[in-house]
Amino acid sequence: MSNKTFGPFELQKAYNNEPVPADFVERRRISAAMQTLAERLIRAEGDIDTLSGWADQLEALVATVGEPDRRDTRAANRKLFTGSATAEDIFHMMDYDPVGGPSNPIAPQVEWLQEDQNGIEGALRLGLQYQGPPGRVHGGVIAWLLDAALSRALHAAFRLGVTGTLNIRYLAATPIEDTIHCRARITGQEGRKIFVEGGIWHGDTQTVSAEGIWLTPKSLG
Ligand SMILES: CCCCCCCC(=O)SCCNC(=O)CCNC(=O)[C@H](O)C(C)(C)COP(=O)(O)OP(=O)(O)OC[C@H]1O[C@@H](n2cnc3c(N)ncnc32)[C@H](O)[C@@H]1OP(=O)(O)O
Repeated sequence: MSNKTFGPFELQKAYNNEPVPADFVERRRISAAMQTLAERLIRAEGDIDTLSGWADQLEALVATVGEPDRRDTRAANRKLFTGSATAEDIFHMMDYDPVGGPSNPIAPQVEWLQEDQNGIEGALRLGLQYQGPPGRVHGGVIAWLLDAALSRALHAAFRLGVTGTLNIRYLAATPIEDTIHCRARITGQEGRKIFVEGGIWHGDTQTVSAEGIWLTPKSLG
């Protein structure tokens, strides 16, 4: 691990370019295994002995893990704003993102295809555990994804803000178990209010549109 330190505008660059710390290689393995399990076990057919055997094994692992200490990332966040965050701090902030974070077992995994001042684009595939109506992604999961995607457009353009308002229009079915794309871009700014729009596409069909207002906190605005 290098001794380099980073500030808020170097966060993405450090995250993309610094070597993945050894512990995060393992954290990502744990997360990937949990995600695969969630996807394979949901609605899995099995006789009572098979189901009971799986439950026993998983409960044994829960008991083995116990309640480990967990790092408080607020300190890392403060270091970032003084330019003294290490690469390890940045992995602790980024790798657990609830959308796309490779060390977060509930995070849908996203391949980010574009992340710059003009906007972001990500490709992903949501499994059966994210289903609402048969064959379709749950509407709340879509809101979750779009909140993250529109936020990412802010970060890619070096702005900071929290979601104030997010309006979503569901235009057509968004399929599970197929590749979909999310896109977002900043459309304007008035003082601390940043206007963002985006959506979800399946092939050439836009299935969801979203627009919202992000607020830069008073302390940063
Ligand atoms: C840092 C990286 C984090 C990653 C972010 C990921 C995205 C997220 O999930 S964020 C989590 C969800 N969002 C939240 O928790 C936000 C909760 N809400 C709040 O903290 C506050 O209500 C907050 C910050 C949005 C606004 O509070 P505050 O800064 O005091 O606003 P205030 O001074 O009253 O108003 C400023 C302007 O914004 C407008 N405004 C205030 N709240 C909202 C809102 N919710 N939506 C739209 N506009 C708003 C006001 O009308 C005012 O406009 P104008 O200047 O034209 O009169």
